[in-house]
Amino acid sequence: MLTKTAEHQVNFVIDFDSTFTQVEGLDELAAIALAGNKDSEKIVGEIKAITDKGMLGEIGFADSLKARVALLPAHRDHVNTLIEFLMGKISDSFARNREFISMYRENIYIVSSGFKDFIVPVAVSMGVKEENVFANTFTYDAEGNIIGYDESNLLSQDKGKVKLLQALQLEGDVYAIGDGYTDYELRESGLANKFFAFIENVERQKVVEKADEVVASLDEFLYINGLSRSQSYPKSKIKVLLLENVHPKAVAAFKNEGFQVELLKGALDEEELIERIKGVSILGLRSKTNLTKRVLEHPNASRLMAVGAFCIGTNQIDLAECERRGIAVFNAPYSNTRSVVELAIGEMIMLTRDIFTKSNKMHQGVWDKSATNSYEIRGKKLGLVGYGSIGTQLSVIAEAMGMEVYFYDAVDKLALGNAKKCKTLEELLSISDFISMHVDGRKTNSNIIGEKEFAMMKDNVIFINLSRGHVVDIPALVNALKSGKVWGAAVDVFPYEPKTNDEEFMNELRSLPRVILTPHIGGSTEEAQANIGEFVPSKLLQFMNNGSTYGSVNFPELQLPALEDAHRLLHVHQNVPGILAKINGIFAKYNVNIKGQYLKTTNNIGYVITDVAKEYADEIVEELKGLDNTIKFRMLY
Ligand SMILES: NC(=O)c1ccc[n+]([C@@H]2O[C@H](COP(=O)([O-])OP(=O)(O)OC[C@H]3O[C@@H](n4cnc5c(N)ncnc54)[C@H](O)[C@@H]3O)[C@@H](O)[C@H]2O)c1
Ligand SMILES: O=C(O)CC[C@@H](O)C(=O)O
Repeated sequence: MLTKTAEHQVNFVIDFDSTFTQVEGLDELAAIALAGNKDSEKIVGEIKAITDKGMLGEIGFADSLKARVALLPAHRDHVNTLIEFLMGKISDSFARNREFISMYRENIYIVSSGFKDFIVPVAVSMGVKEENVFANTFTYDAEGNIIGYDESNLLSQDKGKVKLLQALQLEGDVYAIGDGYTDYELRESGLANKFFAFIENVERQKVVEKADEVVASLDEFLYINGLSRSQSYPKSKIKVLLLENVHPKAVAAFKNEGFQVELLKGALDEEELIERIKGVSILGLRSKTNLTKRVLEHPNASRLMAVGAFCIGTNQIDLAECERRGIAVFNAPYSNTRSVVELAIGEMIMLTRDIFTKSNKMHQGVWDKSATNSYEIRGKKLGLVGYGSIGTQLSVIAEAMGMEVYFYDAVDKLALGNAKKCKTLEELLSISDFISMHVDGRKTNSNIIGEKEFAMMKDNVIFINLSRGHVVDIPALVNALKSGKVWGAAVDVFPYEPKTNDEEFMNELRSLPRVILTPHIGGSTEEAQANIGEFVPSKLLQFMNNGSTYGSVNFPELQLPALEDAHRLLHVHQNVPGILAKINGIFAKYNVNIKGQYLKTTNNIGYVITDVAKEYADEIVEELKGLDNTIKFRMLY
């Protein structure tokens, strides 16, 4: 989209303060001029309050301007400092759309009730024509102090923007873009055909209510109007829903990218998720929200493109259904491994020294100094069920602490250090003093430890489950604890876990002695959560911005190069023969210059990425979308 697409002439009347730039120029000038003045805060506050009242239409503009300039002890030098400051405060979406400004420069007007003295240099630096900047001008005394302004300028008067536009008599349509009430007045007066409330920097309810459209960025404005822009799809229209109180770093990462972000503290059940997923492109969750087929097939989920599991486990997500729908899922595989391992070690020691019993007694005033039932972990046999990331790390650390490590894994795995492989689960259960569960959460792992398995264990075994709740039959564990088969247990995960911290934890294990219960916090350390909060968004942003799927748990994995001077077309399809040929047939038919092409498939889907030269027929997009077996198509530039 590099050419002008508006068939008739459109004039863009753009506000300056808090629209073209992120700040209010006059407020900033006051802050600069009053720096070091003991009354600075008070006077700047007064000026800002008057600005806001004017923006909301609560006082006439002429009065507001007079009052503000009277409070302003500024000099020409301060104006120069302000210009430098404003150069760094150009609104992000304006800064990245210089191309639009240069393409439409004849029809772009900055109309502002601020001052040309600082607006002209900033606007001109971005390609705006100087003669298309309309604003007030300061008057100075011989020493360069600001002593007032040109009161004959229409823009210093009430309804100044309306008067100015009447005088300009622009030919063609007029679209007004701004954050203030005076911008809306152009529409109210009939001089502008449309008013776009610009909320990238500030959102004023009274102004938003009056708008024909509310735009969170210039990209959104350009997208709505089918105009050339820097982003294929405005980031401000991309909604991110983050659940289960993921780390603030994740929220910041998506916000910095310009996405709309909603963060919820708790998990959502199926119905709630169906409700909240409407319009959402990126969903972030942890272990307690189930992303089921029912949610995914609901029309509300039609915009979903990517899911981030802000944890290791992904059993709560229907990965196959996501794949079928072209939704890429990412997780954070090793981010909390160490945290779980440390907890397991700590719990083994606490249980084998019976520390909780002793500590509880001490709190009741009982001094029970004795070595009875208190043992070292050194020399004891640790049996690991599941020898993956956590199992292996625990193996190494436990061995370093003098334990004899045994493991059983469904897959044949090589031992680390001196750990010994067991051929069967039965063998492992029958020789271990400590049994620690570290299998993944696949459905078939339900109740893999039940009455039968507890019966195989040594008497007085210590049992730990930090993996997934459904892996252990809880009534069987309760019986084993009551019968003395299991001497102590530590359980972090449960078949049903409360959705939020406000819900009561209900479980038969409550109140049993020598049972450490923790609220699924094996991976909840500040370090792990911060790592996850950075890692998962980085994967999701790579996918959204570049198409890369490296590290995805359900998608063909591709690490793509940065996009250079090309448009990237991303096509996800069912993995049936001949699709690549058909895609390339379309490129050949329209004589498209291909700059790079990448393909990867899984058994079920194919992912073809084609970088093409920027000039191509619009028809290819529709044809690619319309190809049989297409699941998803999108473009990046
Ligand atoms: N409590 C927490 O906060 C917390 C934190 C992180 C991970 N976890 C959970 O811990 C578990 C282990 O995590 P990981 O990163 O080591 O996973 P992983 O996938 O690296 O390892 C799991 C291992 O279990 C094996 N396995 C699967 N089913 C088995 C079975 N029936 N019998 C024997 N072996 C079996 C697999 O082959 C694999 O080697 C997962 O369930 C994960 O969700 C919990
Ligand atoms: O933080 C969570 O909700 C889950 C932690 C853990 O079970 C994981 O799978 O990483």
